Amino acid sequence: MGCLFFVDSKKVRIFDTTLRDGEQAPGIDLTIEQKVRIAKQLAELGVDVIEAGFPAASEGEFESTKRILDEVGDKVEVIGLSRAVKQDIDRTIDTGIASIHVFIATSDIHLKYKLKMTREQVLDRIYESVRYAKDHGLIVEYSPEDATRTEEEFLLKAVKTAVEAGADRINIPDTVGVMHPFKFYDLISKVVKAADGRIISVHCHNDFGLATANSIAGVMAGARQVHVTVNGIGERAGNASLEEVVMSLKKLLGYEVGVKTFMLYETSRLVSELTGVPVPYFKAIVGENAFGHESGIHVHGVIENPFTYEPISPEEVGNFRRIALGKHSGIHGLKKLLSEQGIELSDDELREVLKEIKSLAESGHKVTVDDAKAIAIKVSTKKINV
Ligand SMILES: CC(=O)SCCNC(=O)CCNC(=O)[C@H](O)C(C)(C)COP(=O)(O)OP(=O)(O)OC[C@H]1O[C@@H](n2cnc3c(N)ncnc32)[C@H](O)[C@@H]1OP(=O)(O)O
Ligand SMILES: CC(C)C(=O)C(=O)O
Repeated sequence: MGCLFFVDSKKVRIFDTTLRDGEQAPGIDLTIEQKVRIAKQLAELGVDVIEAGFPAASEGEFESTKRILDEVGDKVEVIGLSRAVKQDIDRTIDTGIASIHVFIATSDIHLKYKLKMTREQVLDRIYESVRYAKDHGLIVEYSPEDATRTEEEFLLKAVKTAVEAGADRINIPDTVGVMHPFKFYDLISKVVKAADGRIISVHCHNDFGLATANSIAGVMAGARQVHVTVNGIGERAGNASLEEVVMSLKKLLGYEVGVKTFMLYETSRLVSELTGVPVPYFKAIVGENAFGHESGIHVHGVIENPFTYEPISPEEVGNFRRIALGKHSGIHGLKKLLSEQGIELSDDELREVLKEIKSLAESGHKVTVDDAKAIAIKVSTKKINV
């Protein structure tokens, strides 16, 4: 039984798969230059691993993997995905990469309808593929695809087979996102015990909106690497979101991550721009509304102390606070916004302006600071020069 030293450490490796699983999302086809640009940003951000792509999939994937290796391979571990087939592994080796992510499914549904293999054949293939990659000097991460729908005893047998073959890391994918945190915690706890001291990684999909929660549960159970994508992009409902996993681990659970969190917002926007996929308005951490406030009670609290209604400061993630005017506004917020425009009104005048703002908003108009200024000039008994 190898020592579980890494489980005691609080350092969690961030394995970014934006350029592989993220890019697999229908409609996302990045050019080589776009992939290189994102890889440079990820390296600067401070992720531990960049999954550059699937080199055997196409000439473009082969070339982009090589380019990314050339551009950032000295700063970050660059890895390529490969099926458990020799020609895929050889093609990945031909890129010059030092790390390979070998996967083959272990669930009965994938064996029966996709692979047309028996469990024994899959175990043999796991051993052969991992051993072949290790014999070529690679760092090997093995994934039992659809692990969370695999009969548990067989899954642990697959994990042990990969470890016996020399796998450096074992990644447990919740491939179709069927886990909840409590069940995933129990499963990862068993995998950690079975993996003889190898680093355990988790790869969670968001089909029930639980990818981030499941990822955190996996870390609490002993995993020390998490697969993530920027903005949570990926197959179907996407993957665990880098920004959510990083900030949850760091701020809620006190784990160490190497990511420069103040770059999260700019990284989110870069990936959104290059993939053409917008960031949801309400997206945690990097959404436009993640630090937005309109309600009078909230704005008043934020003016006095932002932590009354913000769990973290927007600057910590490179995002921005946005104070809006509307039907929910209060006098403290209005006073501050007008004061920032050089307009000081009496309390009675402020009340009058606020009343007109609420009425304007309730007519369906999106109220702006300019609207507030115009109303204030009309209401004020003093001459206002702005
Ligand atoms: C959970 C995941 O995200 S897995 C990663 C998915 N990513 C991708 O598929 C993106 C890139 N894929 C591709 O470009 C193509 O699928 C390729 C190049 C890998 C294979 O293309 P094709 O030869 O046309 O096969 P196709 O994609 O139609 O079918 C997949 C084949 O791989 C086999 N296969 C699938 N996964 C594995 C695996 N992990 N190990 C070994 N064989 C596998 C299937 O059984 C099927 O084999 P068959 O053609 O002998 O029936
Ligand atoms: C290749 C594996 C890790 C994967 O993407 C999945 O199972 O979701």
